[in-house]
Amino acid sequence: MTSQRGLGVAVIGTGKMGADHVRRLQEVVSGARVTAVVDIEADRAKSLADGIDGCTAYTEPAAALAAQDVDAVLIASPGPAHEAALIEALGRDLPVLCEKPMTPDTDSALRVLEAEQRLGRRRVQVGFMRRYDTDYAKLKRLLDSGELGRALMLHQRHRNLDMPPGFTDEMLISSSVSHEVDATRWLLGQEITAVTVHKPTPTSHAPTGMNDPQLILFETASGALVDVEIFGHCGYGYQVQAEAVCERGTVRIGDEPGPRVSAAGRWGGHIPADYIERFEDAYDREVQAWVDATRRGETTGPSTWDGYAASAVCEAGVLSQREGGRVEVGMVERPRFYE
Ligand SMILES: NC(=O)c1ccc[n+]([C@@H]2O[C@H](COP(=O)([O-])OP(=O)(O)OC[C@H]3O[C@@H](n4cnc5c(N)ncnc54)[C@H](O)[C@@H]3O)[C@@H](O)[C@H]2O)c1
Ligand SMILES: O[C@H]1[C@H](O)[C@@H](O)[C@H](O)[C@@H](O)[C@H]1O
Repeated sequence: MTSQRGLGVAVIGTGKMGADHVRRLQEVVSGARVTAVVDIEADRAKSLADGIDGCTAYTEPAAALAAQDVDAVLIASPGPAHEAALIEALGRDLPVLCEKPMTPDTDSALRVLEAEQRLGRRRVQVGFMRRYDTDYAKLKRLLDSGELGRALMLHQRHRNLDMPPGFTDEMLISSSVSHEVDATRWLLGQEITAVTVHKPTPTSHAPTGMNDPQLILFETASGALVDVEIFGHCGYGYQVQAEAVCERGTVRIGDEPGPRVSAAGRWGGHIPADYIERFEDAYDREVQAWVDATRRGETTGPSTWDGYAASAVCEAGVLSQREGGRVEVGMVERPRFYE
């Protein structure tokens, strides 16, 4: 039961994203407070909990979710740890905001879909935060308005300054391009049916053996074509851009995230360093929307079906990446529960 002090949230995983969400829940979002933090690195969780009144540190997600003061769960551990935390939360009928990817493969995603359907109500929002970004929301509204006609193509660019140690070719798709998969499905309102991955000669700035950048082509159910440039080590900042080419016009977002400054014979803008900076407002709106919906007893936003669909497309992408050629996306029929 939510107390008068707001929704008591357990944050699982207190690394880069988890710590940022803890700050957001404590300082930005209204109607919630962090009552538990969980990390297998005990010191990391403890040092966060020590700075928050009424917050307990745990090393086991199950122990935190059993606590009396936990009403909801935000999962920000690495993707492979999500399934266990999701199943535990669903078993306790707790609302969840789960960072992307919901789970790293379709088998585990299907187990989560089944657990939620067994519970009989939607309880999980998946952290595809671009849906809460102002530019993306404007693009979506414009496409939905019909003013520009049908979308024929979508060009997307996703550039990171660099990637953390251990980041693999596969993760360029399953972790990074999963955002473009969700953005494509959401913006165009249809499924992605096939994926083809191309690999140019890699940049010398990527770790040896890594194929970076890559160019990925999605085909959609209505015959639209979508290209995604994923570049993990572009070396100059964080850039996410999209352009929809429609029958009666084109629309482009992400070119100027900051103000354009003119001074002493030059003009230019600012390129964010990373996603924390570029998508700060989107994360704020995403988490606020989750807290508000949860307090109303509802679950909104990207669903476990969207999480499963993203895994299915990424799985096809990883296969194309490994073996070359075009790979069709295999998906189970959408359960009526998610219509
Ligand atoms: N939406 C976005 O734009 C965005 C951005 C970055 C990361 N993410 C996602 O957020 C999640 C975390 O990413 P990150 O960059 O913060 O990673 P990170 O490595 O910085 O942090 C992960 C933390 O989880 C802890 N951990 C590992 N296994 C655990 C377990 N079983 N239970 C509890 N804690 C565990 C680790 O000790 C670490 O502190 C990933 O799913 C990632 O894909 C999303
Ligand atoms: O986990 C991160 C995160 O999802 C970012 O939003 C994305 O830009 C990165 O490429 C990815 O590695």
